[in-house]
Amino acid sequence: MTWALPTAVHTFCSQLDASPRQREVIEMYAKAVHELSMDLAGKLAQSMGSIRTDLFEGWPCQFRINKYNFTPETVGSTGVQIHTDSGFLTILQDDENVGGLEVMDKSGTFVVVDPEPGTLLVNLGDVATVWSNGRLCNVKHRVQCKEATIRVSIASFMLGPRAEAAVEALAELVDSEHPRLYTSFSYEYYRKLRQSTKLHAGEALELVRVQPSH
Ligand SMILES: O=C(O)CCC(=O)C(=O)O
Ligand SMILES: [Fe+2]
Repeated sequence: MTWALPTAVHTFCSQLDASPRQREVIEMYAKAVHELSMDLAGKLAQSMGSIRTDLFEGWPCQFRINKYNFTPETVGSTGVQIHTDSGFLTILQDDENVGGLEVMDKSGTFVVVDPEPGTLLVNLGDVATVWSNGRLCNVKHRVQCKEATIRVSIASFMLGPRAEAAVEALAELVDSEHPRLYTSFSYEYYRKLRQSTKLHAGEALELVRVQPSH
């Protein structure tokens, strides 16, 4: 589940039974997207006042192709239930022809994300909310079935710190006016917490919130 990039791609290709050429293309794609997510994460950290360059070193990633076999019977239903991504940052390459992705805005309204050929969509997950001490929003989203066809998306997830390392707020973002909002925990702990509680839309963050002292 939480692999370093080469292992992630290797496992993925084995599951796909990819040819050597397909493997090569997937490896190149995954590497480029992984570099992009590292670059974006670094810029986010910089914008939050951190000067450290090693913050995201070795963070595991996950690579997934989602294939939806939409049929006349599934039109109007939900392809992927409302959720937030559990990790830090996701780069999504959506189907260029088939829509369906919807993201929730601050008022709780779903906003349709139309396919936009040649673009990538970046969203932030629960780890980003903890890491930024509540400043960055873990966006809720879902996929609706709009037409009876195959829909494909490629998601590259930058998850969180490896193994037992702590998911916790960036030191620069914690002070007396901005007390730490969440306890520190490992990404694996949080992933299992989401799974066992079936809280997939960011609600599990409430379970790791620092309790106010009375
Ligand atoms: O297929 C999509 O457009 C979104 C998929 C997604 O949200 C996910 O894989 O986490
Ligand atoms: Fe997602």
